[in-house]
Amino acid sequence: MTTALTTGPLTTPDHAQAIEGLAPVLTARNVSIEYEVDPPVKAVKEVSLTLHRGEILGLAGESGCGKTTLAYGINQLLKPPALRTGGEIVFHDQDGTDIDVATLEGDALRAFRWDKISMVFQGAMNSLNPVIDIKAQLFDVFTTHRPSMTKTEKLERSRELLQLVGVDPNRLNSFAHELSGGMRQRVMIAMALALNPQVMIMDEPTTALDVVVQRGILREIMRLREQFSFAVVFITHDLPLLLEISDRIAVMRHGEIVELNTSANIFTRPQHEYTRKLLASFPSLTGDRGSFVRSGESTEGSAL
Ligand SMILES: Nc1ncnc2c1ncn2[C@@H]1O[C@H](COP(=O)(O)OP(=O)(O)OP(=O)(O)O)[C@@H](O)[C@H]1O
Repeated sequence: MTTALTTGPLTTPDHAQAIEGLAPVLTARNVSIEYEVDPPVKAVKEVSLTLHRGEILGLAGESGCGKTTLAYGINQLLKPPALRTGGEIVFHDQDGTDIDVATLEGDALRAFRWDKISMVFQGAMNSLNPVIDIKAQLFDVFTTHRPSMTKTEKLERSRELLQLVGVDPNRLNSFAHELSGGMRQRVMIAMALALNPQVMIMDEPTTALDVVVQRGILREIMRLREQFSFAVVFITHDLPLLLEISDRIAVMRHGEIVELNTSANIFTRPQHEYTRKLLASFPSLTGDRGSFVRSGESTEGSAL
């Protein structure tokens, strides 16, 4: 479902250009990923991109172009038959250390995930454990990653996290089935935020939700990004939505990034024929919203 948001973008061209001057938090160079099936599928081909601190980078492209595979590769989440066949992914930690993501395994990899980079999937809300309450699931994250935290600290932080994502902290004692889809997805975002990651990868995080709930959650994500300055890789086939929320957009096709530019430039000056076709496939990109993006200024307060 395409969910064009009818109000202005939350990021302006100015903001997007300022992003270019920021330090990188993640660099992918010539990354290739194959599914070793018969015949093999080259899902990601020589992809290079830089994610800057605090930026929202949209990953656009039609189904099957390799967006999810690339995201898994970035977070070292690939499982056979998927195999990274080339390239490197470097995480530039805020303490100045460069981490070669491909070399991480075991405890080091577990520590890296959630702590440095966290991920929210489309179906994440269905991956909450049905037999323990929300509190126990948040506590699990802290017990694993912050063993020195006291029970009181865990409780305080859990309540704070729910508040941050717009869920009543009294819901800590609820089980997944007692929450709506939107609330469950918010809880998953709270979990992804739990350890203050520097990067969040969001793969169609709101696609399964209705438009009103989706808008509410997107608003929270944008606000949290402003507050905590994490960078976001936001994956969706929903180009109108990406134009609205992203600083820059990478357009993927058949495993390659065919164009990477600011949202405003992607919209007003698409360079690649495929980008033009993709834009044309969304009728909602004409009219009010379209002119909004073109001018880069808000005609009304964002309702997001
Ligand atoms: N387990 C697998 N085995 C073989 N091929 C796979 C596997 N998973 C994905 N692929 C193939 O890899 C390519 C990229 O898939 P991927 O899921 O990364 O695309 P996507 O852009 O995220 O699509 P969608 O928007 O539908 O999730 C596709 O051709 C897909 O068929």
